[in-house]
Amino acid sequence: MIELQNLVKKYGNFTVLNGISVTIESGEFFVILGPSGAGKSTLLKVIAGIEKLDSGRIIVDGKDITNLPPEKRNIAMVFQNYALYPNMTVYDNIAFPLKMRKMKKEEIDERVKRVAKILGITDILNKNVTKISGGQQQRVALARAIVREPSFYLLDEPLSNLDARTRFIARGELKRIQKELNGTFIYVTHDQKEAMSLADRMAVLHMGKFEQIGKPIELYEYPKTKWVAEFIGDFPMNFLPGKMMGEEGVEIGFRPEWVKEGNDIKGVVESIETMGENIYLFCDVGGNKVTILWKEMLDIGDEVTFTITKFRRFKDGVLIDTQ
Ligand SMILES: Nc1ncnc2c1ncn2[C@@H]1O[C@H](COP(=O)(O)OP(=O)(O)OP(=O)(O)O)[C@@H](O)[C@H]1O
Repeated sequence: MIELQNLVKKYGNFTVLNGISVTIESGEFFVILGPSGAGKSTLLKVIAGIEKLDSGRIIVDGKDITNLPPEKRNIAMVFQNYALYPNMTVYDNIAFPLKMRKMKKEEIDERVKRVAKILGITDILNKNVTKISGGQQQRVALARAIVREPSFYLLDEPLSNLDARTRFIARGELKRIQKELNGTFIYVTHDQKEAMSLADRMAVLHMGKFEQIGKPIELYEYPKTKWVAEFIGDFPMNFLPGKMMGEEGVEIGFRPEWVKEGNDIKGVVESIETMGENIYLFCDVGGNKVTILWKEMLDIGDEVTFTITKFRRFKDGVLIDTQ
């Protein structure tokens, strides 16, 4: 269990982390999602001990590690730009951290082979790391982190160098590996899709704080703020003034798929996007822009009338409906 207690980190006058608190359970895949510059990497660095906190405490399994140097924290960190040792084989790259610890040769061999099997890289162990693909290199970097059997893992956008398709496969793999290791993963990304598909729970980092923490479905269905509602989802949540639906003083938020054919709301199609067999219409509704998932193809300029089947009410940018 990792407890982050009121973490504050400043660079000069600039407060990057402004009171971060959460308890992450052992074996949990915890994702931190936030836009570029939100402070995600900084948060991982203070957990790893590479950057010093201004205030707050980090407790791991009941032990205060706030002032421990990085090498005493037993944390594995996998960065976006992993650096493998270029003149070594895959095997030697993975074995390196164990050799540094003067571990016995047989034990090193046993561990390297076990980790290679989990990651599916057994057949490339004897290759030079410069002669393997980007995806394989990423796995070797992960293997090198895992082989030390740390108590938890910090991953900073480890899949960002992969192309979309490989990335999709790698996500599934990573989730499998995490379950197999029963590891505690703290994974950082700016990609909401990635967060939604990987996380057991996730936290949205905004303005130095966690704006919401919960299961992906909870954040999708009940975003605490308009900001979260717009950041999560393939399309931002739609908002219409409440008075359009007889609700004064609030805004009505709804997802593109929370609509059906009906006569309540009239829009004009301004553009269209298809994703697989899904058709999304971007409409103008009395000056408001909304996106709806529609069952048939229309033309730009067509009128569309629909009914909202599910909605959430927001006041001053904050959700007022409860689960
Ligand atoms: N060493 C530093 N000195 C001063 N400012 C810094 C330093 N490192 C980061 N920052 C600033 O702190 C903020 C957060 O940076 P950080 O790298 O943590 O963001 P991030 O959420 O990881 O972004 P990205 O997704 O783009 O990697 C940024 O505004 C950045 O410019």
